[in-house]
Amino acid sequence: MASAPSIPVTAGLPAEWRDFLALTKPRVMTLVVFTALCGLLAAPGHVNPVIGFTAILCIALGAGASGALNQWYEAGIDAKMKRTAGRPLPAGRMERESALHFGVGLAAFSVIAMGLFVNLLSAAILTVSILFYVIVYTMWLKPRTPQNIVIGGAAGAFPPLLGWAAATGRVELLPVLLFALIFLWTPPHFWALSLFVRTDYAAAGIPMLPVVAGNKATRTQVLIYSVPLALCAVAPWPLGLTGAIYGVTAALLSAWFLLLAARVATNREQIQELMKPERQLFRFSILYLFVLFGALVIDRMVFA
Ligand code: HEM
Ligand SMILES: CC(C)=CCC/C(C)=C/CC/C(C)=C/COP(=O)(O)OP(=O)(O)O
Repeated sequence: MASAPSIPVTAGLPAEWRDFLALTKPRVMTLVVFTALCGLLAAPGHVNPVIGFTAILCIALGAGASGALNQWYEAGIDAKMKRTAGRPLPAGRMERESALHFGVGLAAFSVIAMGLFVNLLSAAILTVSILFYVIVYTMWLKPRTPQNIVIGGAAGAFPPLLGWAAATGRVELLPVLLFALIFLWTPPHFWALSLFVRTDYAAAGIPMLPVVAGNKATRTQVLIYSVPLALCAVAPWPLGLTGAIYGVTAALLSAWFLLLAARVATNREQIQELMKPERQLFRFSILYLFVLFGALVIDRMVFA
């Protein structure tokens, strides 16, 4: 395993609560929490609202903890990228030790609370998600291979499985398909972004696909992953796991996703500022998951 990158000099100022909040990557967390909540609400049976709330809180805290540990480890890399240089550690607003203690404390608290107040299965899955993001993705794969997000991205696919396991104590076919869906969604989501922020990753020495394989190969990969993504998104409908509300929404959204991915694949623009299809696909990828998971919950409530 690689040693932690060099530590930026801190100004020694006391960190504010806002800096601790920034460590948790709150904007990314909104979609993590939403997909977890949808997994919980789509599960069969009735969930005690107090247990449901505790489960979602633990997932949010666990995801926040892994974001903090990611930033603790990557302080040196974040300092080299425009997009991340303003984060609390590279900007010198927080000591690295504080981020480590905050991340470890929050991770332990979230897993223990999940085990005590929800169930052991969801506590085990939460532990795997945190370790996957921090150790497998951040420490192991990200600095080594351009396939980092394909395997490492599985960390972000656990939330619906977590929500379902919290509600039922079981893992079944539908949440496994939802896991696969986010797993296949992550490469187009991230590679679209990495195309228009490529110089940042090159500067930080991270082997992201556009840096290693070039724009053309990355654009092709975006389209390649979008095809099984679309199939996986629609699959719950013909399998009889959802009704037409979800099925038709998934088909329409996925068709639009494929169209945007095809525009990315055929784009020849090399200037990052002018990469419109890539920006469109990245923005749409986020809307796609929000609407798809929203439709799933409505569908399961209507057809329950
Ligand atoms: C390894 C997998 C992933 C990578 C490498 C990745 C990377 C990124 C990056 C670099 C950004 C740019 C914004 C920022 O600096 O925070 C971003 C934005 C975002 N990501 Fe991902 N992402 C991944 C997986 C996910 C997953 C699984 C989710 C949720 C289910 C997600 C949700 C979001 C959201 C909501 C934003 C927009 C945040 C904003 O408004 O700035 N991402 N992602
Ligand atoms: C416990 C649990 C449910 C965990 C979920 C983990 C999670 C939030 C996964 C999403 C993956 C993510 C934000 C990657 C960011 O990539 P990066 O870290 O390479 O981005 P950066 O360059 O912005 O640091």
